[in-house]
Amino acid sequence: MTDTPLMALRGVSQVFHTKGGDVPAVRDVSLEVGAGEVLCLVGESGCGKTTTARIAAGLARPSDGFVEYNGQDTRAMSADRQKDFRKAVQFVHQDPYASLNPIRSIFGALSAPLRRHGLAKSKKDAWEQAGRLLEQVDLTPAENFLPKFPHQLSGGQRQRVAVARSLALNPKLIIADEATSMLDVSIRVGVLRTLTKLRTELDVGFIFITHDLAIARYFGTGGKIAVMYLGRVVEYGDTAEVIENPQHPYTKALLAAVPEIDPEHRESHEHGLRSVDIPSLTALPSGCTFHPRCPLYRQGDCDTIEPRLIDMDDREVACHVVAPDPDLTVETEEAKS
Ligand SMILES: Nc1ncnc2c1ncn2[C@@H]1O[C@H](COP(=O)(O)OP(=O)(O)OP(=O)(O)O)[C@@H](O)[C@H]1O
Repeated sequence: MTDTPLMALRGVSQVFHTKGGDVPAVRDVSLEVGAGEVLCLVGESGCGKTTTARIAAGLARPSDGFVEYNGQDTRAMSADRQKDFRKAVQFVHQDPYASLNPIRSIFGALSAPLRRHGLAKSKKDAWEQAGRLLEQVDLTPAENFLPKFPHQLSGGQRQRVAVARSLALNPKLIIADEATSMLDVSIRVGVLRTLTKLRTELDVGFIFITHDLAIARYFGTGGKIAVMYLGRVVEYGDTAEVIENPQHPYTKALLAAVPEIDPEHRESHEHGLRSVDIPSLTALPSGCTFHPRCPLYRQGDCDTIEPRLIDMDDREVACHVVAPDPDLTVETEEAKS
Protein backbone atom coordinates (compact mmCIF):
# COMPACT_ATOMS: atom_id res chain seq x y z
CA MET A 1 0.00 0.00 0.00
CA THR A 2 1.70 3.21 -1.10
CA ASP A 3 -0.75 5.80 0.30
CA THR A 4 -0.83 6.42 4.02
CA PRO A 5 -3.21 3.81 5.38
CA LEU A 6 -6.19 4.92 7.44
CA MET A 7 -5.04 2.64 10.22
CA ALA A 8 -1.90 0.62 10.70
CA LEU A 9 -0.82 -1.73 13.44
CA ARG A 10 2.95 -1.71 13.74
CA GLY A 11 4.55 -4.68 15.46
CA VAL A 12 1.76 -4.94 18.01
CA SER A 13 2.05 -7.45 20.84
CA GLN A 14 -0.08 -8.03 23.91
CA VAL A 15 0.91 -10.11 26.91
CA PHE A 16 -1.61 -10.69 29.69
CA HIS A 17 -0.05 -11.44 33.05
CA THR A 18 -2.21 -14.06 34.73
CA LYS A 19 -1.88 -16.35 37.75
CA GLY A 20 -1.36 -19.23 35.34
CA GLY A 21 1.53 -17.44 33.66
CA ASP A 22 2.04 -14.88 30.92
CA VAL A 23 -0.41 -15.17 28.04
CA PRO A 24 1.09 -13.82 24.80
CA ALA A 25 -2.28 -13.20 23.16
CA VAL A 26 -0.93 -11.17 20.22
CA ARG A 27 2.61 -11.32 18.93
CA ASP A 28 4.22 -8.86 16.55
CA VAL A 29 1.20 -8.14 14.39
CA SER A 30 1.51 -5.57 11.62
CA LEU A 31 -1.56 -4.84 9.51
CA GLU A 32 -2.97 -1.98 7.47
CA VAL A 33 -6.40 -0.91 6.36
CA GLY A 34 -7.05 1.89 3.89
CA ALA A 35 -9.96 4.33 3.79
CA GLY A 36 -13.12 2.56 2.68
CA GLU A 37 -11.34 -0.81 2.64
CA VAL A 38 -12.09 -3.96 4.53
CA LEU A 39 -9.64 -6.10 6.43
CA CYS A 40 -10.90 -9.43 7.72
CA LEU A 41 -9.25 -11.04 10.73
CA VAL A 42 -9.90 -14.77 10.86
CA GLY A 43 -8.76 -17.69 12.96
CA GLU A 44 -9.90 -20.12 15.62
CA SER A 45 -11.23 -19.02 18.97
CA GLY A 46 -8.48 -17.65 21.19
CA CYS A 47 -6.05 -16.76 18.38
CA GLY A 48 -6.03 -13.09 19.38
CA LYS A 49 -8.58 -11.50 17.05
CA THR A 50 -10.49 -9.59 19.71
CA THR A 51 -7.33 -8.47 21.48
CA THR A 52 -5.97 -7.14 18.17
CA ALA A 53 -9.26 -5.38 17.46
CA ARG A 54 -9.41 -3.79 20.91
CA ILE A 55 -5.89 -2.44 20.44
CA ALA A 56 -6.81 -1.09 16.99
CA ALA A 57 -9.86 0.66 18.47
CA GLY A 58 -7.77 2.25 21.21
CA LEU A 59 -9.65 0.27 23.86
CA ALA A 60 -6.48 -1.47 25.06
CA ARG A 61 -2.85 -0.44 25.11
CA PRO A 62 -0.46 -2.96 23.57
CA SER A 63 2.50 -4.29 25.56
CA ASP A 64 4.64 -3.56 22.53
CA GLY A 65 4.25 -1.87 19.15
CA PHE A 66 1.80 0.91 18.32
CA VAL A 67 -1.16 1.97 16.24
CA GLU A 68 -1.12 4.66 13.57
CA TYR A 69 -4.18 6.55 12.47
CA ASN A 70 -3.78 8.53 9.24
CA GLY A 71 -0.05 8.05 9.58
CA GLN A 72 0.12 9.42 13.12
CA ASP A 73 1.21 7.36 16.09
CA THR A 74 -1.86 7.37 18.37
CA ARG A 75 0.39 7.52 21.43
CA ALA A 76 1.73 10.90 20.34
CA MET A 77 -1.63 12.46 19.49
CA SER A 78 -2.83 15.64 21.16
CA ALA A 79 -5.99 15.39 23.25
CA ASP A 80 -8.00 16.86 20.35
CA ARG A 81 -6.63 14.36 17.85
CA GLN A 82 -7.30 11.56 20.34
CA LYS A 83 -10.91 12.72 20.50
CA ASP A 84 -11.17 12.69 16.70
CA PHE A 85 -9.64 9.23 16.62
CA ARG A 86 -12.17 7.92 19.13
CA LYS A 87 -15.02 9.36 17.07
CA ALA A 88 -13.63 8.07 13.81
CA VAL A 89 -13.03 4.50 14.96
CA GLN A 90 -16.06 2.67 16.27
CA PHE A 91 -16.35 -0.81 17.74
CA VAL A 92 -19.36 -3.09 17.21
CA HIS A 93 -19.51 -5.97 19.68
CA GLN A 94 -20.57 -9.53 19.13
CA ASP A 95 -23.46 -9.30 21.56
CA PRO A 96 -25.74 -6.31 20.94
CA TYR A 97 -27.82 -7.19 23.99
CA ALA A 98 -24.82 -6.71 26.24
CA SER A 99 -23.76 -3.49 24.52
CA LEU A 100 -27.19 -1.80 24.57
CA ASN A 101 -28.47 -0.48 27.88
CA PRO A 102 -31.72 -2.41 28.60
CA ILE A 103 -33.38 0.54 30.32
CA ARG A 104 -32.60 3.02 27.57
CA SER A 105 -34.86 3.35 24.53
CA ILE A 106 -33.42 3.05 21.04
CA PHE A 107 -33.80 6.81 20.72
CA GLY A 108 -31.85 7.20 23.98
CA ALA A 109 -29.09 4.88 22.73
CA LEU A 110 -28.72 6.74 19.45
CA SER A 111 -29.13 10.28 20.73
CA ALA A 112 -26.57 9.93 23.55
CA PRO A 113 -23.47 10.07 21.32
CA LEU A 114 -25.06 12.79 19.15
CA ARG A 115 -25.68 14.97 22.17
CA ARG A 116 -22.38 14.14 23.87
CA HIS A 117 -20.48 15.33 20.83
CA GLY A 118 -22.70 18.34 20.22
CA LEU A 119 -24.04 16.97 16.93
CA ALA A 120 -27.70 17.38 17.88
CA LYS A 121 -28.96 20.85 18.65
CA SER A 122 -32.29 19.88 20.17
CA LYS A 123 -34.37 16.84 21.04
CA LYS A 124 -36.23 17.21 17.75
CA ASP A 125 -32.97 17.35 15.84
CA ALA A 126 -31.69 14.29 17.74
CA TRP A 127 -34.95 12.45 16.94
CA GLU A 128 -34.56 13.20 13.22
CA GLN A 129 -30.90 12.24 13.13
CA ALA A 130 -31.57 9.04 15.09
CA GLY A 131 -34.32 8.22 12.59
CA ARG A 132 -31.93 8.68 9.70
CA LEU A 133 -29.41 6.39 11.39
CA LEU A 134 -32.06 3.68 11.68
CA GLU A 135 -32.94 4.11 8.02
CA GLN A 136 -29.29 3.62 7.11
CA VAL A 137 -29.38 0.22 8.77
CA ASP A 138 -32.73 -0.64 7.18
CA LEU A 139 -34.86 -0.39 10.33
CA THR A 140 -37.93 1.31 8.91
CA PRO A 141 -40.22 3.03 9.56
CA ALA A 142 -37.80 4.51 12.08
CA GLU A 143 -40.58 6.07 14.26
CA ASN A 144 -41.71 2.55 15.11
CA PHE A 145 -38.31 1.62 16.48
CA LEU A 146 -37.14 4.81 18.20
CA PRO A 147 -39.39 4.53 21.28
CA LYS A 148 -38.75 0.81 21.76
CA PHE A 149 -36.41 -0.85 24.24
CA PRO A 150 -33.77 -3.45 23.35
CA HIS A 151 -35.82 -6.37 24.73
CA GLN A 152 -38.64 -5.48 22.32
CA LEU A 153 -36.39 -6.10 19.31
CA SER A 154 -35.13 -9.29 17.71
CA GLY A 155 -31.42 -10.15 17.81
CA GLY A 156 -30.93 -8.96 14.24
CA GLN A 157 -32.75 -5.70 14.92
CA ARG A 158 -30.67 -5.11 18.04
CA GLN A 159 -27.47 -5.64 16.10
CA ARG A 160 -28.71 -3.16 13.49
CA VAL A 161 -29.26 -0.62 16.29
CA ALA A 162 -25.70 -1.25 17.52
CA VAL A 163 -24.45 -0.60 13.98
CA ALA A 164 -26.62 2.54 13.73
CA ARG A 165 -25.12 3.80 16.98
CA SER A 166 -21.62 3.21 15.62
CA LEU A 167 -22.55 5.38 12.62
CA ALA A 168 -23.75 8.31 14.74
CA LEU A 169 -20.38 10.04 14.79
CA ASN A 170 -19.65 9.58 11.06
CA PRO A 171 -16.90 7.02 11.58
CA LYS A 172 -14.13 6.36 9.13
CA LEU A 173 -13.53 2.85 10.41
CA ILE A 174 -15.84 0.31 12.00
CA ILE A 175 -14.30 -2.57 13.88
CA ALA A 176 -16.90 -5.31 13.90
CA ASP A 177 -16.06 -8.17 16.27
CA GLU A 178 -18.03 -11.28 15.30
CA ALA A 179 -20.89 -8.85 14.72
CA THR A 180 -23.11 -11.44 13.07
CA SER A 181 -22.02 -14.66 14.77
CA MET A 182 -24.81 -14.68 17.37
CA LEU A 183 -27.52 -14.26 14.74
CA ASP A 184 -29.51 -16.98 12.98
CA VAL A 185 -28.24 -17.68 9.50
CA SER A 186 -31.17 -16.06 7.68
CA ILE A 187 -30.93 -12.89 9.80
CA ARG A 188 -27.15 -12.86 9.49
CA VAL A 189 -27.33 -12.55 5.72
CA GLY A 190 -29.61 -9.51 6.03
CA VAL A 191 -27.27 -7.76 8.49
CA LEU A 192 -24.27 -8.59 6.29
CA ARG A 193 -26.09 -7.06 3.31
CA THR A 194 -26.69 -3.89 5.28
CA LEU A 195 -23.03 -3.72 6.34
CA THR A 196 -21.97 -4.24 2.73
CA LYS A 197 -24.27 -1.41 1.65
CA LEU A 198 -22.75 0.89 4.29
CA ARG A 199 -19.29 0.03 3.04
CA THR A 200 -20.19 1.21 -0.42
CA GLU A 201 -22.49 4.12 0.37
CA LEU A 202 -20.61 5.70 3.25
CA ASP A 203 -17.10 4.72 2.22
CA VAL A 204 -16.46 3.44 5.74
CA GLY A 205 -13.51 1.12 6.27
CA PHE A 206 -13.97 -2.09 8.24
CA ILE A 207 -11.88 -4.37 10.34
CA PHE A 208 -14.15 -7.36 10.27
CA ILE A 209 -13.51 -10.18 12.68
CA THR A 210 -14.94 -13.59 12.13
CA HIS A 211 -14.04 -17.22 12.72
CA ASP A 212 -16.25 -18.08 9.74
CA LEU A 213 -14.42 -18.04 6.42
CA ALA A 214 -17.65 -18.17 4.45
CA ILE A 215 -18.61 -14.86 6.04
CA ALA A 216 -15.14 -13.42 5.40
CA ARG A 217 -15.49 -14.40 1.77
CA TYR A 218 -18.92 -12.78 1.55
CA PHE A 219 -18.08 -9.54 3.32
CA GLY A 220 -14.39 -9.21 2.62
CA THR A 221 -14.28 -9.58 -1.13
CA GLY A 222 -12.23 -6.78 -2.62
CA GLY A 223 -10.29 -6.35 0.61
CA LYS A 224 -7.54 -8.05 2.57
CA ILE A 225 -7.58 -10.95 4.97
CA ALA A 226 -5.21 -11.79 7.82
CA VAL A 227 -5.29 -15.35 9.09
CA MET A 228 -4.19 -15.53 12.73
CA TYR A 229 -2.85 -18.50 14.62
CA LEU A 230 -1.82 -18.37 18.29
CA GLY A 231 -1.45 -14.62 18.27
CA ARG A 232 0.41 -14.23 15.00
CA VAL A 233 -0.56 -13.53 11.42
CA VAL A 234 0.36 -16.55 9.31
CA GLU A 235 -1.12 -15.50 5.96
CA TYR A 236 -2.03 -12.01 4.73
CA GLY A 237 -3.29 -11.10 1.29
CA ASP A 238 -6.29 -10.34 -0.90
CA THR A 239 -9.33 -12.04 0.57
CA ALA A 240 -10.56 -13.71 -2.60
CA GLU A 241 -7.11 -15.00 -3.51
CA VAL A 242 -6.31 -16.32 -0.06
CA ILE A 243 -9.66 -18.08 0.19
CA GLU A 244 -9.59 -19.44 -3.37
CA ASN A 245 -5.96 -20.45 -3.23
CA PRO A 246 -4.71 -20.73 0.37
CA GLN A 247 -0.96 -21.23 0.81
CA HIS A 248 -0.36 -21.63 4.52
CA PRO A 249 -1.22 -25.14 5.76
CA TYR A 250 -3.24 -23.59 8.60
CA THR A 251 -5.35 -21.53 6.18
CA LYS A 252 -5.89 -24.69 4.16
CA ALA A 253 -7.02 -26.53 7.29
CA LEU A 254 -9.40 -23.72 8.25
CA LEU A 255 -10.94 -23.77 4.79
CA ALA A 256 -11.23 -27.53 4.85
CA ALA A 257 -13.17 -27.20 8.10
CA VAL A 258 -15.86 -25.08 6.41
CA PRO A 259 -18.75 -27.57 6.25
CA GLU A 260 -19.20 -29.09 2.81
CA ILE A 261 -22.84 -29.76 2.08
CA ASP A 262 -22.26 -31.94 -0.94
CA PRO A 263 -21.21 -35.40 0.38
CA GLU A 264 -19.33 -36.14 -2.86
CA HIS A 265 -16.89 -33.38 -2.05
CA ARG A 266 -16.55 -34.10 1.65
CA GLU A 267 -13.53 -36.33 1.34
CA SER A 268 -11.41 -33.76 -0.45
CA HIS A 269 -12.05 -31.45 2.48
CA GLU A 270 -10.13 -33.50 5.03
CA HIS A 271 -7.96 -31.05 6.90
CA GLY A 272 -5.05 -33.50 7.22
CA LEU A 273 -3.83 -32.02 10.51
CA ARG A 274 -1.49 -34.11 12.62
CA SER A 275 -3.38 -33.01 15.73
CA VAL A 276 -6.66 -31.18 16.26
CA ASP A 277 -5.61 -29.82 19.67
CA ILE A 278 -4.62 -26.18 19.85
CA PRO A 279 -1.52 -25.70 22.03
CA SER A 280 -1.78 -23.47 25.08
CA LEU A 281 -0.58 -19.88 24.78
CA THR A 282 1.24 -20.35 28.08
CA ALA A 283 3.31 -23.22 26.68
CA LEU A 284 3.83 -22.36 23.03
CA PRO A 285 5.58 -24.98 20.89
CA SER A 286 9.12 -24.16 19.82
CA GLY A 287 9.85 -22.90 16.31
CA CYS A 288 6.70 -22.57 14.23
CA THR A 289 3.86 -22.76 16.75
CA PHE A 290 1.77 -24.63 14.17
CA HIS A 291 4.34 -27.40 13.72
CA PRO A 292 2.75 -29.98 16.10
CA ARG A 293 -0.40 -29.89 13.95
CA CYS A 294 1.09 -29.20 10.56
CA PRO A 295 0.83 -31.77 7.75
CA LEU A 296 3.90 -30.21 6.07
CA TYR A 297 6.07 -30.40 9.19
CA ARG A 298 9.76 -31.11 8.58
CA GLN A 299 12.21 -31.57 11.36
CA GLY A 300 14.72 -28.74 11.45
CA ASP A 301 13.62 -25.15 10.93
CA CYS A 302 9.95 -25.97 11.63
CA ASP A 303 10.54 -26.90 15.26
CA THR A 304 13.43 -24.57 15.99
CA ILE A 305 12.87 -21.22 14.23
CA GLU A 306 9.69 -19.17 14.29
CA PRO A 307 8.96 -18.30 10.65
CA ARG A 308 8.41 -14.67 9.71
CA LEU A 309 5.99 -13.43 7.09
CA ILE A 310 7.67 -13.73 3.70
CA ASP A 311 6.49 -11.86 0.63
CA MET A 312 5.19 -14.23 -2.01
CA ASP A 313 3.88 -12.83 -5.29
CA ASP A 314 0.48 -11.76 -4.09
CA ARG A 315 0.59 -12.21 -0.31
CA GLU A 316 2.69 -12.83 2.78
CA VAL A 317 3.02 -16.27 4.32
CA ALA A 318 4.85 -17.43 7.47
CA CYS A 319 5.84 -21.02 6.76
CA HIS A 320 9.31 -22.54 6.32
CA VAL A 321 8.03 -25.07 3.78
CA VAL A 322 5.71 -22.95 1.64
CA ALA A 323 7.60 -19.65 1.87
CA PRO A 324 11.24 -20.36 2.78
CA ASP A 325 12.98 -17.39 4.36
CA PRO A 326 15.80 -16.31 1.97
CA ASP A 327 17.84 -15.05 4.94
CA LEU A 328 17.75 -18.51 6.49
CA THR A 329 18.73 -20.16 3.19
CA VAL A 330 21.73 -17.85 2.93
CA GLU A 331 22.71 -18.63 6.52
CA THR A 332 22.47 -22.37 5.87
CA GLU A 333 24.62 -22.08 2.76
CA GLU A 334 27.15 -19.94 4.56
CA ALA A 335 27.31 -22.55 7.33
CA LYS A 336 27.94 -25.29 4.74
CA SER A 337 30.84 -23.48 3.06
N1 LIG B 1 -7.86 -9.78 29.84
C1 LIG B 1 -7.29 -10.97 29.62
N2 LIG B 1 -6.56 -11.57 30.57
C2 LIG B 1 -5.96 -12.76 30.33
N3 LIG B 1 -6.06 -13.44 29.16
C3 LIG B 1 -6.79 -12.89 28.19
C4 LIG B 1 -7.44 -11.63 28.35
N4 LIG B 1 -8.11 -11.33 27.20
C5 LIG B 1 -7.86 -12.36 26.36
N5 LIG B 1 -7.09 -13.29 26.93
C6 LIG B 1 -6.58 -14.52 26.34
O1 LIG B 1 -5.89 -14.15 25.17
C7 LIG B 1 -6.11 -15.09 24.12
C8 LIG B 1 -6.68 -14.39 22.91
O2 LIG B 1 -8.00 -13.96 23.21
P1 LIG B 1 -8.90 -13.19 22.15
O3 LIG B 1 -10.22 -12.94 22.79
O4 LIG B 1 -8.15 -12.05 21.62
O5 LIG B 1 -9.04 -14.28 21.01
P2 LIG B 1 -10.15 -14.42 19.86
O6 LIG B 1 -9.44 -14.94 18.67
O7 LIG B 1 -10.88 -13.13 19.71
O8 LIG B 1 -11.10 -15.53 20.45
P3 LIG B 1 -12.70 -15.59 20.49
O9 LIG B 1 -13.12 -15.78 19.07
O10 LIG B 1 -12.97 -16.77 21.36
O11 LIG B 1 -13.13 -14.29 21.10
C9 LIG B 1 -7.03 -16.15 24.72
O12 LIG B 1 -6.26 -17.22 25.19
C10 LIG B 1 -7.69 -15.43 25.87
O13 LIG B 1 -8.07 -16.34 26.88
